[in-house]
Amino acid sequence: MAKKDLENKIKERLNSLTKPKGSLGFLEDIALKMGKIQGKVLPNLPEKKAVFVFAGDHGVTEEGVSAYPKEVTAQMVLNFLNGGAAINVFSRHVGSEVYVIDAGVDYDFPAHERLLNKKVGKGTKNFSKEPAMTREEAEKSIEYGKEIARFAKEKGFELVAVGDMGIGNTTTATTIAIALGHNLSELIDIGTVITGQQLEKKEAVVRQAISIHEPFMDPIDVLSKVGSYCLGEMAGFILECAQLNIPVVIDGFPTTAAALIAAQLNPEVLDCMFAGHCSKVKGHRVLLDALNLRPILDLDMRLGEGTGAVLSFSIIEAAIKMINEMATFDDANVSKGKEK
Ligand SMILES: Cc1cc2ncn([C@H]3O[C@H](COP(=O)(O)O)[C@@H](O)[C@H]3O)c2cc1C
Ligand SMILES: O=C(O)c1cccnc1
Repeated sequence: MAKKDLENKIKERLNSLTKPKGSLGFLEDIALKMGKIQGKVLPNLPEKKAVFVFAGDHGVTEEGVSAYPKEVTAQMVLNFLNGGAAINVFSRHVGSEVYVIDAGVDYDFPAHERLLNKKVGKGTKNFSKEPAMTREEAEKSIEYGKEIARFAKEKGFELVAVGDMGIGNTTTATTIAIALGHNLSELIDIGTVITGQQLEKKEAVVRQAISIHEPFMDPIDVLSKVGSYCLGEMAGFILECAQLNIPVVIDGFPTTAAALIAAQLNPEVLDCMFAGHCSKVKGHRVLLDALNLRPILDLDMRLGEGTGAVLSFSIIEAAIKMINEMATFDDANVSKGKEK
């Protein structure tokens, strides 16, 4: 069926259900988008769901841009594998599996069935002084992310979320967004939680990084100069999920910076993407607006890990159930109004 015909048929179905036209608001848009991704008027309820948490270290943390030491990245990876983090709790709540990707943590992890080894290097370089990585490494990180998407397809996942874990992520995400054309003043924020003095430092580090690396040639240039292995892998993952038609839900500020890179490389990724939530980080809404994505939830969260994304799974599923299970006016013998 042609795309436009499918869209019309889905809208017809939504309008035939026993409710005033459009009364389920954004849920109707979600059902429409899911139908378009799956190529069906009545989208299937995803049976297998997973969150992929991309972990990596950032050399820029040596500048003191985060309230926490970089060791927390590896420690949290172990916490994910032991099932004790917020992302584990919320994933259990919505019936999602959790995979952790070592994209570039400065630690040697023991093998674990939920840990996927895609280490490009043991942490990036400090981008306020030199490029975070080589162009080859940036390309490799994108390719590794694509491999994770293909793994997700092989495993049969029908709905996936992207999560982040890396002390320094909000600094890297901010710098990437500026390198891609955004303003520092609309983005800079406290990250996890930092003091006023640290915030000034963070801002100075971001400014310094931009000034030494300008001009930026293309998104891969941005990734190599001021990015990270984990954000590169997230971008590759998003790109390939779109190719494979797997609906992918982004999370907070860092994952959205990765989505920005993916969308600049291929704008069609947006057709396959949902924004799980709007985080408390100031610049998150700015980036979501730039991507023209409406967040499903807005709960003042600022954690990352994929927490907002997996919680939104239940709303996405409610939208799918709605279009599949609600009675039509004709079926239920309910009188239609005169709305056009
Ligand atoms: C215990 C702990 C658990 C986390 N889980 C996610 N993050 C979040 O905080 C980090 C980014 O914040 P910043 O840029 O300020 O360093 C990322 O790792 C992100 O996933 C955590 C942070 C901490 C401390
Ligand atoms: O927006 C997020 O997801 C976020 C905010 C602070 C720290 N880590 C992640």
